[in-house]
Amino acid sequence: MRELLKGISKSLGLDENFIHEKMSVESGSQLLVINFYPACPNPELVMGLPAHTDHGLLTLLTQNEFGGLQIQYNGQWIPVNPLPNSFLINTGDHLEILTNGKIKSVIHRVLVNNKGARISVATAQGPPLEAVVSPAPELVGDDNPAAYRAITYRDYLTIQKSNELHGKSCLDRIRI
Ligand SMILES: O=C(O)CCC(=O)C(=O)O
Ligand SMILES: [Fe+2]
Repeated sequence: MRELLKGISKSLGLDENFIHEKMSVESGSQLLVINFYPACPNPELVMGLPAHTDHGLLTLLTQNEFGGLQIQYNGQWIPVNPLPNSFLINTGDHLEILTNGKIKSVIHRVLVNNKGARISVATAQGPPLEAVVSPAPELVGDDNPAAYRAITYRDYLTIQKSNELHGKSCLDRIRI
């Protein structure tokens, strides 16, 4: 995780420890989610998991062989085919907030299939619950004003839990 955040920090022209330190990742929170999607005789009638973005900085996801995960790119749904023994890394809402939209939180959804049960295991890595996340001053300027309100990670999770997913991101609730 630290190495990934180092690479992302450097790609933004910042010190390699920038995100790790700013977000106190060392004492941050980690959420483990196990998803089980039974095989479905009529997959075209059912959505396994509706379109959403993940909270937090990065999500590490591993999946079995049945596929179904799709990522939205330029308005199109792109299938993410499972690679054995690999992790997929998704960017999350708090990376978008911190980078003032330079790195977007990826919109994704999951389709079901009629061949077998899909299982995925995801860990969302975020800052401590009491951390106030706002666009980093280093990434805000006159031509790029802050695009999100400051909010604690805990309050963001509360809003997200109270929100129906339906393709809308919780990010829309704090956009300026
Ligand atoms: O099952 C998947 O591949 C995705 C799960 C997911 O998006 C999530 O748990 O947030
Ligand atoms: Fe997700």
